[in-house]
Amino acid sequence: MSPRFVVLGPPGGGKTTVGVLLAEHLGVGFRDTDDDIVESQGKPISDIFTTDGEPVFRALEEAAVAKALSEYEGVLSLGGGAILSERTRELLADHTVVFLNVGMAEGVRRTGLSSARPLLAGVNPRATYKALLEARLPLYREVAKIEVLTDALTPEQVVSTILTAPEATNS
Ligand SMILES: Nc1ncnc2c1ncn2[C@@H]1O[C@H](COP(=O)(O)OP(=O)(O)OP(=O)(O)O)[C@@H](O)[C@H]1O
Ligand SMILES: O=C(O)C1=C[C@@H](O)[C@@H](O)[C@H](O)C1
Ligand SMILES: [Mg+2]
Repeated sequence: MSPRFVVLGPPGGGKTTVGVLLAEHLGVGFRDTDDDIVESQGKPISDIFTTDGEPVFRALEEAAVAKALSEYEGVLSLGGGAILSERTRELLADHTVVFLNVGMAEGVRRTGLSSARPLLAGVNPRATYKALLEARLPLYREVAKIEVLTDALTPEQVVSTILTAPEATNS
């Protein structure tokens, strides 16, 4: 039992938008490990960051990802920073992982300055976003079977790019 696709990438890559659309195309469900954490903790992720701290959030995230990977059969989206966990990267080796990439300018435009994204709520969200992309790019690429640069594509075009990728044939 395995998710059909595991979708990951930076904030604004389109994990939710494309993930939901991809699931609709396949006639399966969509699940997001961020939502699993919010549900199990009974508070928003921004509250977990401010009250408990990022390390607590990352531990909750690692457990939520392992659980979802072991039991879910639809399209699964991970939080943007889930890839920072070595254990998660090891688990992802066995899955059809789609990396939704986005350049800095478009990523910043898509995420805006929303305080719902605690890591981007600081004084210089642009610089934070750039640093985050640079640090995570090799980690996303380490696990991805399919990479789509989404900047100039509509969500529908991203979905058809995924579904026509040779790596998607057994998914
Ligand atoms: N390919 C695309 N073209 C244009 N706009 C897009 C595309 N993908 C996503 N968007 C828009 O960008 C915004 C962020 O997308 P979305 O919430 O799906 O990203 P995400 O990767 O799930 O982000 P987060 O990590 O914060 O959950 C939304 O307003 C969405 O409509
Ligand atoms: O990029 C990140 O590190 C994060 C992305 C979101 O999906 C959430 O998991 C949380 O806000 C942290
Ligand atoms: Mg999302």
